[in-house]
Amino acid sequence: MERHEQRVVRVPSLDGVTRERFLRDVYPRREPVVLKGMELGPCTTKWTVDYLSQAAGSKEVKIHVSAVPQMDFLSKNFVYRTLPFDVFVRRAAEVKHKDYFLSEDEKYYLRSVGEDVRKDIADIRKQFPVLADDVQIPEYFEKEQFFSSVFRISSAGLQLWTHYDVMDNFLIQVTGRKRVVLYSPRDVPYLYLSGTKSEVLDVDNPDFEKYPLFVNAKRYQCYLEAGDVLFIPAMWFHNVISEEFGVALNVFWKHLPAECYDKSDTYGNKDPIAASRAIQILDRALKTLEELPEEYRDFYARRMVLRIQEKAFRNDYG
Ligand SMILES: O=C(O)CCC(=O)C(=O)O
Ligand SMILES: [Fe+2]
Repeated sequence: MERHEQRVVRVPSLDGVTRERFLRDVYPRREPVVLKGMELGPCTTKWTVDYLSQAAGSKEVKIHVSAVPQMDFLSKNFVYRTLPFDVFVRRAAEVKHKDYFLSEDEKYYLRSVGEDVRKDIADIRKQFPVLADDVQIPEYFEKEQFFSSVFRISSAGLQLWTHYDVMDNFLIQVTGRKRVVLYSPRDVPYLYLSGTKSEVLDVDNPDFEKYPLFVNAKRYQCYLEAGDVLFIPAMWFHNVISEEFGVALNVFWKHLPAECYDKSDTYGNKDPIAASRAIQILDRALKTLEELPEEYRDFYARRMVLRIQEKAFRNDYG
């Protein structure tokens, strides 16, 4: 079925957007936008495989290794391995490997983390200071809003599952081409979430038997070329295929006041404190409903849904 073709929305591109224009015309709309022609510093020309390997050296990095292009968090068809950074970059850039973990055409993905994954936040200035000097991060937010800067390096063909993050995000594509498919937070009922990830792994050829409501999800899409920056607002779902070997850096920043976020979150994907508390309370309410026989439970559950819709849904979403 080609049901998706009718519902693809191209993410708009804007060229040479200044900080002032971004904050006035783009940011308040809370929709993804591709920013072209941004001043990113020498990284866009300097970051070859040779240069990266030599500049970052043999610092150990933990990577995802997958025998197939589409990583599956449900069946866990990938493994975590550790490699020296320079070895990893060379492997990620090649298609067939002489040395490998799973298969000669395995794919690699790095999502950089802090020194202590549980306590420290990824910050390229701390983990890769030499490379950080090559990048000029567009500072379209206040310094205090900064949360993390995450290095993302991917083999050609690798696909990262659809997920949301809770911070606002600039995905800076330094080298290599990527396809990004996005879904609005309002389409969450159609995405079959497991935590922050969608169980619909194959967004191009979804299993409609298993995921019938997915047909309603409006697909936004863009291609990122080297030098493009994608603004991904908090809670917007994104699915990324690296069409070529590529190096990206993404910057997460806080949209809400700092105290709204979970202090133990090092990845930028734990729900805001009030949201997780509300979900906990809902779980307690559901437990309480179990005290009733089905006929009554169903009736009161429907009333609760109506109340949530009336009281908490925004009315400009349609
Ligand atoms: O480009 C990628 O590899 C994934 C990007 C992503 O998930 C993010 O920036 O939050
Ligand atoms: Fe993400």
